[in-house]
Amino acid sequence: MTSVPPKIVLTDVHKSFGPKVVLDGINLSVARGESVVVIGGSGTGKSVMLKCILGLLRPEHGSIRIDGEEVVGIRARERDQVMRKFGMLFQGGALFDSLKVWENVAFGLIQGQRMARAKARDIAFDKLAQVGLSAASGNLFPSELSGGMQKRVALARAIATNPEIIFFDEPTTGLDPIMADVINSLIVKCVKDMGATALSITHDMASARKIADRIAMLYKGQLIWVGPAKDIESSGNPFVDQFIHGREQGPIQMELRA
Ligand SMILES: Nc1ncnc2c1ncn2[C@@H]1O[C@H](COP(=O)(O)OP(=O)(O)OP(=O)(O)O)[C@@H](O)[C@H]1O
Repeated sequence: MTSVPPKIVLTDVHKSFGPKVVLDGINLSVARGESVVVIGGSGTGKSVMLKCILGLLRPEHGSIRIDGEEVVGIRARERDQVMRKFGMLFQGGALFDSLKVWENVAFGLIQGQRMARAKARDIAFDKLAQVGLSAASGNLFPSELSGGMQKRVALARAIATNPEIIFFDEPTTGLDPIMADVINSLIVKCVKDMGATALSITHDMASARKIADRIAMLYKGQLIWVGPAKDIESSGNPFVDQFIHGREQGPIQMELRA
């Protein structure tokens, strides 16, 4: 019997910029259908980790496997195939101002998959409905929507191609706590409905608790704690404790002042 490999596996991933070591031996395995959230302070390397998985940065050392397939150093054409499995919700939404809302959602279908415009438009309106946006808002431009509605559009775009893996980069940044909770609930619903695997990065602990099956904390280039989201309050790790309670005092203090 052949066992199914985890969806994403990082093994001993190292990434530096000149003398600055950002990732110093990252090990993480994300199972199919699992939602893992990486937390950590500003500048700890969360985005660098995500960019390594997306192939936007190349680690100097280590392995990244998607569905058991090594992706570090693969050729552009193979990388394109892997990228088809991914959906991405960027920090700040990153919508195209010059395109209508539905065109933003359909972008990956039309440009990436060469789907006929009419078919892509139907899918875009379906996805907008899934995230609670009316057909009327599909015909507006992003600048005509509130921040919360723009996040919904970004979520609709991230799920438009029914990706197997979705990356969420600070999905609740800039939202009030209630709208953030609405977006978190939508993320959980969309990910579970699609059976997708999710990997998110955030500083927002309310978001992490809500969307994560497991949480991993990045500190000084390493994942210093990985465990079920429900266990984070009792991690017994003083770094984790300080971070999740937002305390000024604690072992991370020296780093903040460095
Ligand atoms: N292309 C690059 N060249 C040089 N240094 C970089 C590059 N990208 C990131 N860094 C450095 O790597 C470190 C980690 O950055 P990263 O953006 O991953 O942090 P982060 O944890 O995502 O922070 P935040 O939560 O503030 O977004 C920072 O010190 C940053 O300056």
